[in-house]
Amino acid sequence: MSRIGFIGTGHIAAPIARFLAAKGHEIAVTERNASVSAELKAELDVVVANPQAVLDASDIVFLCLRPQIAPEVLEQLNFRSDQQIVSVMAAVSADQLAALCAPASDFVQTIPLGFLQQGGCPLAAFGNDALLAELFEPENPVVKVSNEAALNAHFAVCAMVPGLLDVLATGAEWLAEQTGDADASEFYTTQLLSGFLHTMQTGQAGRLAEERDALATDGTLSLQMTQALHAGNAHDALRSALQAIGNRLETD
Ligand SMILES: NC(=O)C1=CN([C@@H]2O[C@H](COP(=O)(O)OP(=O)(O)OC[C@H]3O[C@@H](n4cnc5c(N)ncnc54)[C@H](OP(=O)(O)O)[C@@H]3O)[C@@H](O)[C@H]2O)C=CC1
Ligand SMILES: O=C(O)[C@@H]1CCC=N1
Repeated sequence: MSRIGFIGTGHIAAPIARFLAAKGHEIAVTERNASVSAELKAELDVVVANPQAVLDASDIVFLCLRPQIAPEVLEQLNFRSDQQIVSVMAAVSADQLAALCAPASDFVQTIPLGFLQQGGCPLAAFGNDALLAELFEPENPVVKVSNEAALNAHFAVCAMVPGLLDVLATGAEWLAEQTGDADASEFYTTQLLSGFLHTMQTGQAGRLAEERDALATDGTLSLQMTQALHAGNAHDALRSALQAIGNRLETD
């Protein structure tokens, strides 16, 4: 059991706190966002306190602030050299973290999504990946990355999730226009993709292309779809978006 604190108690901190509380860790969170911290207190009996008090009560500290306010909040706090720091913040570099959290020197940067609470979320990890594995495995597999550029590239791919949800929403809307049943259309579209991905083997290069090729054979509707998306430059748009996000993280 560890004493774990959260600086910034918003959208992503809440499911992480729930997961870790269920594992028996002692959790302290900062008050803002007041409604989220009050919910966590009512539900999990976490300690709610000001940022320095949370820090003082914690051995492991999750930094869950928006990147633009992180410097002004963190530079006012006194970290300890024995604290382990987990940052989930996009666009706050390892060098910035080291300067803002000194004398703490044990860091890991990662990219959770809220469904980690239920398990199955891969956690890209730059830094102390063993700490993340201790906290989140076996439910959530830790994917070690060896440098910050690689971590930033994982951030870009993580942003594909809302990008692809948007594409699926367009497909579901189109289906509803044909059928007149928006709920059934959304159910069909979502279940089709989630069911397919859920049963697909993961972890082997080329597997996605193999699954595509098994469906998109000569004369099929599937091949018509994959070719049309290439012809419409959908893949170029995706690559440009990934590159632009990567560039933004490099220069922020
Ligand atoms: N959302 C997601 O799915 C993911 C987010 N991230 C990263 O997590 C970080 C947080 O994102 P997210 O949770 O979505 O953002 P939120 O805005 O939901 O959370 C940020 C939290 O910080 C609080 N805060 C603001 N100012 C202070 C302060 N001075 N002292 C203490 N707390 C303060 C906010 O409170 P208030 O609302 O009162 O301002 C809020 O609770 C970002 O850096 C993002 O890159 C990473 C992976 C996924
Ligand atoms: O979109 C964002 O900025 C954050 C980082 C990864 C997921 N959400």
